[in-house]
Amino acid sequence: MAVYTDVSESELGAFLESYAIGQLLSYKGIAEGTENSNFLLHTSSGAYILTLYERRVDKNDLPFFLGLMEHLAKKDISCPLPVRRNDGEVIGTLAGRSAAIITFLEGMWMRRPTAIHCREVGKALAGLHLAGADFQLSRANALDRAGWRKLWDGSRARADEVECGLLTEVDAEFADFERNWPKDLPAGIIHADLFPDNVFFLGEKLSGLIDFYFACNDFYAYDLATCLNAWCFEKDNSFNLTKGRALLAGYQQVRPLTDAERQALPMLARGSALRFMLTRLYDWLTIPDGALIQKRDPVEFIRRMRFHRQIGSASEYGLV
Ligand SMILES: Nc1ncnc2c1ncn2[C@@H]1O[C@H](COP(=O)(O)OP(=O)(O)O)[C@@H](O)[C@H]1O
Ligand SMILES: N[C@@H](CCOP(=O)(O)O)C(=O)O
Repeated sequence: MAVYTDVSESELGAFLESYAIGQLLSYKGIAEGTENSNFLLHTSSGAYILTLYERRVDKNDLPFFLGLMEHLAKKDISCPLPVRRNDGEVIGTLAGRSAAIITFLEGMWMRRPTAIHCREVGKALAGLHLAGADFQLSRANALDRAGWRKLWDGSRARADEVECGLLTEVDAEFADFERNWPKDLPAGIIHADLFPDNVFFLGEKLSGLIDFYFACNDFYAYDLATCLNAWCFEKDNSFNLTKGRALLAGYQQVRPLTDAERQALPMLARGSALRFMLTRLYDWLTIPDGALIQKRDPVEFIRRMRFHRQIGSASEYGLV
């Protein structure tokens, strides 16, 4: 469920007077999503998404997120285009929240992605990396190792409630990352959350990328490692080599990996698995049952961390 803030018809009508998108015909809250309140709007000029930014989005980051979407859309990356208000701004205020309107993308996300979808995602991710290279703004990754540490400090004492031995295991991961986390890999704008629910398809054709609210500057290969975690594991947490091979081949078709990136991939995949495990663990332990926020299972990402730890080289992911 992701409508944390209600919007009345009169408030919305007044808000829309600042835009040239025609008359409001209908609007409804969108149940999917985690972080923000989203509404589907139909106006006399078409369909749009209205987003009210909630708890985890820092208002100061909005020019980066919305500017990035605008930059990528202009470079033919299929992503939402923020709609400018009559005063030229893209960010307004509605129901006490920062709010923006973006264009609606056709398509649906794949509940059961195949290797064909994985290849398309690999290509799109590499395209995004190339297209973002000349974006003028930058944003540090708030969920870098220092950010992971803060989440861990908030969950560590209760970690063994979720999985016996997790406290010792994750402490050891942090110590290893302290010594061995890669330096100086090719870096730039990354999506940082390109999970299946953020990629739309029309059949087997990728129709759009959404949800740029974790985007930041970091290693490109870290973004690819996140896609391996998000797209190439099955429900039973086993790695699907065919999907891994397809994702990596799709990526390299557009942006070949350097030797250093290839070598770093298992470590980056472990780090990425830890990052998603930690946000999930934190929410699991701190959000009361029955709250509006959807809690996701941290155990899936404990399994991925363990899988990556026993990987000897990136060829085991299907990298050629
Ligand atoms: N531009 C868009 N076009 C079509 N649907 C969208 C668009 N943006 C968001 N949505 C819908 O809203 C849902 C939540 O959006 P998302 O950005 O993932 O929210 P959150 O940041 O809260 O997780 C998506 O799953 C999708 O159904
Ligand atoms: N992809 C993350 C959660 C973020 O959710 P989203 O709805 O903003 O994509 C996870 O799986 O933990």
